This record gives sequence, C-alpha cells and structure tokens, in this order.
Amino acid sequence: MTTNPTLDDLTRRVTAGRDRPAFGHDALITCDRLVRVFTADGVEVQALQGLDLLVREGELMALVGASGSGKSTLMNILAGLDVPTAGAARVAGRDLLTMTARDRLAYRREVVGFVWQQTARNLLPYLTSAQNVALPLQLRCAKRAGENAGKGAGRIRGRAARRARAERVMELLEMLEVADCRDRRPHEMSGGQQQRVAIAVALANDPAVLLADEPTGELDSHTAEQIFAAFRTANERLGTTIVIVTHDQAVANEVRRTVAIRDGRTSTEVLRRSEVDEVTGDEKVVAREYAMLDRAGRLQLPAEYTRALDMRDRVALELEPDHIAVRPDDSRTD
Ligand SMILES: Nc1ncnc2c1ncn2[C@@H]1O[C@H](COP(=O)(O)OP(=O)(O)OP(=O)(O)O)[C@@H](O)[C@H]1O
Repeated sequence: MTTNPTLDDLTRRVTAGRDRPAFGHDALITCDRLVRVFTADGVEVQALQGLDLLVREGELMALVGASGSGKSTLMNILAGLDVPTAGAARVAGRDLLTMTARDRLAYRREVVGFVWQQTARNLLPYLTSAQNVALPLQLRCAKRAGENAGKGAGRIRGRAARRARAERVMELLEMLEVADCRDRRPHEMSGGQQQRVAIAVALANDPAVLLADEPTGELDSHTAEQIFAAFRTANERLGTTIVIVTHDQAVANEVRRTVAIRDGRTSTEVLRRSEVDEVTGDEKVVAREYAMLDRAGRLQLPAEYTRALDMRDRVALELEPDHIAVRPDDSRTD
C-alpha cells in the first residue's frame, strides 16, 4: 500500500509533530475526545464517546443528530451544568473539567449564555421582560460591588450603573425587536416574543458563547424563522459565537456549518458557501457534506455507501496522489 519510510522520513515526521500547535489552539470551543458516561440503575450509558469538536470565534453553527445521540449532553457540558467523565473541553480559555464550583458559577454568569427549548425555562414568570433582561446585569453588578465593598462605591456611582443597565436592557430589546414587550410578563407574550426576550437575557452580560438547545422546538415554522433571524442578528451585530442544537432542517440549512452527532461522536459536517453562477450571475448557496476524520485518523463511512458496495469488516486502501481509494475486500471468498 505504501513504501517503507526511511529513517530521515521518520525523523521529519516526529519533528513536524512536535512543532504542530496543540489541537484546537485557535478555537473558542475545543472538545477533545470528550466522554460522558451516565450510570442509571447499574446500567452504563455512554452519551458521549470521544467527541471532537472545534468552533471558531464568531461562528454561527448548528448541531444536529437523532434523538439520544448526545446533543443535550454536550450542551449541558458546554453550559457548565454538567462535567465530562473524560477528555478535554475548553471554552474561551476556561477548562471545563478542572473549574472550581466558584469558577463554574462565574463561567455560567459571564462566559456563556443559554436559551432552552421550553420558553418557560428561560424567563422568570413574575418579572417583566425588562426586569428579566436586567437580572443578569444586576447579579454581575452585585458581585462586583461585593468584591469592591469597603472601597467607597458611592450612591452616585449606583445611579449611573442603574442608568447604564436600563440603557443596555433597551438596546437589547430593541435589537431583538421586542422593545414593545418591555413591561409585559412572559404569559402576556407569544412564544416567539418570549424566545426573543430569552435571547436578550442570554446576551445581557455579553457572553463569548451563546448556546441554544432546540430554541425553536415549540414554535411554528414562521416564528422559528424569526427566532433564527434574531440569532443571526446577535451573531452579526455583536460578534457572539452561537451554537444551536436543532431538529429543524430549515434552521440547519441557514447556517454555514452544520455538524451531525451520531452515537456520541461528531460524524459528518455540512459546509455551505455562496457562489456566483457563471452563466446567470446569480448568487447561490452550495452545500457540501464532509466526513469527520478524528485525531487517530478514524473515519466513519456512510452506511449507504458501504451497503451499496457490500463492504464489511475489512476494506482495501490505496493511496493515490490526490485521494485515498477505499475498495471492497477482494480477498474474501464468500
Ligand atoms: N442524566 C442521565 N442519566 C442517564 N442517562 C442519560 C442522562 N442524560 C442523558 N442520558 C442518556 O444519554 C444519551 C444521550 O442523551 P442526550 O439527551 O444527550 O441526547 P439528545 O441527542 O440530546 O436527544 P434528544 O434529541 O432526544 O434531546 C441517551 O441515551 C440518554 O438516555
């Protein structure tokens, strides 16, 4: 299949490996061979089985996958609500495995924002929209005031802080087109309006990452489109990195990158880019599906491909100048 490497080749490879930057060194989110095992009634469930994922700063991307594939498990880990069993996970420089309880709380308040599927889970029912958005800002302010206690934080500064908070709240509600809902409580708003206010709450502390788990799951398709547009606005105007878990193919089609999770691992990835049609001059979006190659060089071939060529157990590989050929095992006699 390949010629034997010389000693010089091997030395070069080792040196190149040593100089290569660490996996995910330039990513905002790095999941490296992430494992999460749950034990329920003595039975082990491997929800994540060595998942690799890199997300660059400023990306707006979707995660898709069948029910039970591990999407929510991954989101809970990235949100700092759950801890992986093994592997490595870093978000904006924070190591999610070794964070102390105190760091974890600060991480959830300041580094990540989240929007959940259940509209009721995102907002406090007895507060108005403006009060819901102001809450994370107040919590952060209270923490800072606590840290500065005894350093002479005055009443004037308190008033200025309140004014700045009120301005920030209105700015966010206006950006998400729900300024008219500022004095309404969640039950006085539609599901779509509630989710837009929820996005404003999640963005209040200017997080590095916004995580959304099925944010359009309870909404009709027209409202879902509007919610997705709100995420896009946040991504474009504020530069927030956004990861959305969705079953909604329309949402998945709207983003440049969709990563599919299968059996607790990333399996395929669809990248979309705009191209100008040479004949008509029209701009069109071209999508291309890629298989994920993990760090050990493992690749999952799509079941429909292997089935079509009756590939099982063993395949023959050939290295060509610009590709690798995968052929059915021709040594089989059955
Ligand atoms: N707390 C838990 N205890 C035991 N098993 C769990 C727990 N949470 C998740 N699992 C299991 O881990 C696997 C992955 O679940 P997860 O909720 O991450 O999947 P999902 O892709 O988000 O599914 P869905 O699209 O239905 O929400 C499933 O087999 C699930 O039953």
